Amino acid sequence: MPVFLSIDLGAGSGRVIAGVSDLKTLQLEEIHRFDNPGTDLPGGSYWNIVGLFRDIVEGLRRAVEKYGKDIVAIGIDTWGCDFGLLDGHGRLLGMPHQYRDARHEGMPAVMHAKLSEAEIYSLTGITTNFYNSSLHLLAEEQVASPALAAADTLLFIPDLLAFWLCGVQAVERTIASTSQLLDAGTGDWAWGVIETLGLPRRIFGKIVSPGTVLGPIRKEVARQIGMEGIPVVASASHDTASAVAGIPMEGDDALWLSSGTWSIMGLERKDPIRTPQAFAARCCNELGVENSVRFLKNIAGLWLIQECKRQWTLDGESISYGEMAKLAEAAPAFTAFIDPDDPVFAAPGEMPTKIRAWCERTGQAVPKDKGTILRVASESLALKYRVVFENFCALADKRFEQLHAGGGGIQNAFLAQATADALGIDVIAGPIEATSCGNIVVQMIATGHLPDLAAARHLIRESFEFQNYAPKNGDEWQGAYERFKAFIGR
Ligand SMILES: C[C@H](O)[C@H](O)[C@@H](O)C(=O)CO
Repeated sequence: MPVFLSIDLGAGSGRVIAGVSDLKTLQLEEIHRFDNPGTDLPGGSYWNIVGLFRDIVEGLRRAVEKYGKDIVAIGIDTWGCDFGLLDGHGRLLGMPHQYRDARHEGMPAVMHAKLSEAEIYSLTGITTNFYNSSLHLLAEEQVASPALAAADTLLFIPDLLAFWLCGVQAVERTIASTSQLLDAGTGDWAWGVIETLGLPRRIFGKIVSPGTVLGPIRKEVARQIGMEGIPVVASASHDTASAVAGIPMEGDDALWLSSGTWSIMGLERKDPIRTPQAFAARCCNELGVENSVRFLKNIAGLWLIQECKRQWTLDGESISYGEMAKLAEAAPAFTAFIDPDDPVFAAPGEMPTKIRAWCERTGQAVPKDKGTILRVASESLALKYRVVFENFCALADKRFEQLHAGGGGIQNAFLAQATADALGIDVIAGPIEATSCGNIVVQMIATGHLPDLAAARHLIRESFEFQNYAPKNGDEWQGAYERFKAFIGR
């Protein structure tokens, strides 16, 4: 049976997953899982990009060992925004920084002195966020970075890894759309923005659509994995674009949630929305498969919970996600609220202390034990989803009746139920591996195994389990929502 290899990298861990399909159903098998720890060094926070590449090659080697000639193609997706700079010989000019690197600090003011945020939004469809590539490139420009001065080409992380696999340099559109330097209407670079910010025009290369076959793996890679000629496809290279492709929703303007380190809620649309109302709601227009627009809002997501776990582990009190969910469920409801998107929570470290301090500063009951901290974080996340949901209803001028949620975060049943309760609508959860599903079906379309995304979503619907969460305790959640709104932005 045909096998498609999905390389799915998150800002924490990565996997090589095999998708085996008889074209009626799709089965996934995890071939290799590895850590992707960022490292703080003097001068910045970096990704170990060479280590990641070695793990990818190891995953491909294992896949070849198991599936050999059945392997049809390889596709890569990663988190958004981060990039490498290359010289004219294709040599990487320094390790890629992490988007949480502090170099973005102070850059919004520098950027908006050249071009207001509203103008940038009208051109790109993206609000200014600490993680956008625009701010990180501007930071390099401000310090006259030798790497930027010497750079011939910018490649986003999945583009760079694909280049190392197959030797072809190309910038895939969905990942480029996270930069705040792409025009969400044309799908090409927003040249006016690039020039006004003083970024070097030459580094912004050819953009290709998701599903472009780049070329076969390099001979050197073929030698290491034991098979030659496997084509590398520029899949939906941004993990959120892959996740959205892999959530089998139906109809125009369907409401989706990609639940992982980030919780990203959005609508799948034909056109961008760049109105003052959309800007005021801080919604972004990223690009998706089949020329779709992902009209979305990033919400802090499971990052809060992951960081609590990391901190407790560092403190010698390690705890599993299952235990954390049980503690949250057993803790008292609605004792306090936080704004999950307060910038104080974006930087790594000391998350439980930061949550307690936030509650104290805003005059609320300070959560003392792990369960209450987790309950405050989870309920606040669900209530923040409600705020975003209300904005989407107003912008789309309709009441959505269900939310399609996919991604690893849906395994947190407590949060999934809280989401249904807070929004007052059904949550249809699945698949957990939405991102790899999306990555794989884009490869299947690119190689002629599926006709289009509608057929791909049908295949996904037939292949995976879906869990329905119906809303409960409406009055309690409505009261909590009213109180929560009073704390947002404090
Ligand atoms: C900054 C984040 O990486 C990005 O906006 C988000 O979409 C993502 O990639 C989640 O993995």
